[in-house]
Amino acid sequence: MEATLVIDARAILGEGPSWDDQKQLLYWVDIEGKKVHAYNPMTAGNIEMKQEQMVGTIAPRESGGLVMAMAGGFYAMNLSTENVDAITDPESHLPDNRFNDGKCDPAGRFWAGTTHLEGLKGEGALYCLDENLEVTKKIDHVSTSNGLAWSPDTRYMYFIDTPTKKVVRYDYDLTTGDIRNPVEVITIPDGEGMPDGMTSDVEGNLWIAHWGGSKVTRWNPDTGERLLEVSVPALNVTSCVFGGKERNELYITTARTNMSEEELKQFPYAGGVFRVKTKTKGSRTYTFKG
Ligand SMILES: O=C(O)[C@H](O)[C@@H](O)[C@H](O)[C@H](O)CO
Ligand SMILES: [Zn+2]
Repeated sequence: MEATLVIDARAILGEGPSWDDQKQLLYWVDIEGKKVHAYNPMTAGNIEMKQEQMVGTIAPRESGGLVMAMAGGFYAMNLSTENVDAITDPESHLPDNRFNDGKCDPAGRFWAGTTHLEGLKGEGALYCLDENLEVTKKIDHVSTSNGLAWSPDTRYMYFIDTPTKKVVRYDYDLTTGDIRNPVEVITIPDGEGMPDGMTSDVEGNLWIAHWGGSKVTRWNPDTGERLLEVSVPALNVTSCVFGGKERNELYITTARTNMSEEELKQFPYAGGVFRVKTKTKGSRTYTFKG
């Protein structure tokens, strides 16, 4: 399978895609370009909303607008005015960290994790913002907090800390948001880049973006077996989400940062958003209840 270009955005660090089922819109961010994007596949129009700081990820909010994880903590955006209001910052004492990837869980909590700006290992953490706008630290000593997904039966949460090259499964409690019993279920082999963002499908399989690996791969987390590969014409593939009316279109974000002249020649559309039709339906993007 091969993904094709849908937005020639040349983002520095495209990331954090989510699908708004009601509006049939794709939201995504450019972390280093400090932008939130909204793409309408019906019109092929892509709107950019410039921010004052790096924005790691965003998610649609049930009450309207977006919840955001930026360099300086959690924020909310009103989409009609584009006003951004601070919610809280669990790492106000750690100025060398920024928020990276995140996502809402099936109960409508917003999970997002941090990474050190210079890449120091183990300096970040994974946090959860609940519907009362209270934050809990869920996993400590994280290096590059990245992909998150939940199994369709909500029994498990999956998490990627990129440098480990592993997907770790946690028993997940839908009612309380507690996670326990980490088990390593997937390892990305050497020479295929690093696991970055991920999403899940209705069969419970995981779709993982390969930073430095030019692809997205689909895995069965129960057996650790690889099922499929989607090649992407960009070196650094950062994340993916299912969208479209049937939710059988995988939208894939990529980055342009960290590439040589040679690599840019090979992948001229790096930093674009790509798409591929899939045989399986994807899980939906959960919205924030807070
Ligand atoms: O896309 C992201 O989530 C990060 O912000 C990136 O910087 C990469 O994941 C990281 O560099 C890979 O090693
Ligand atoms: Zn990422």
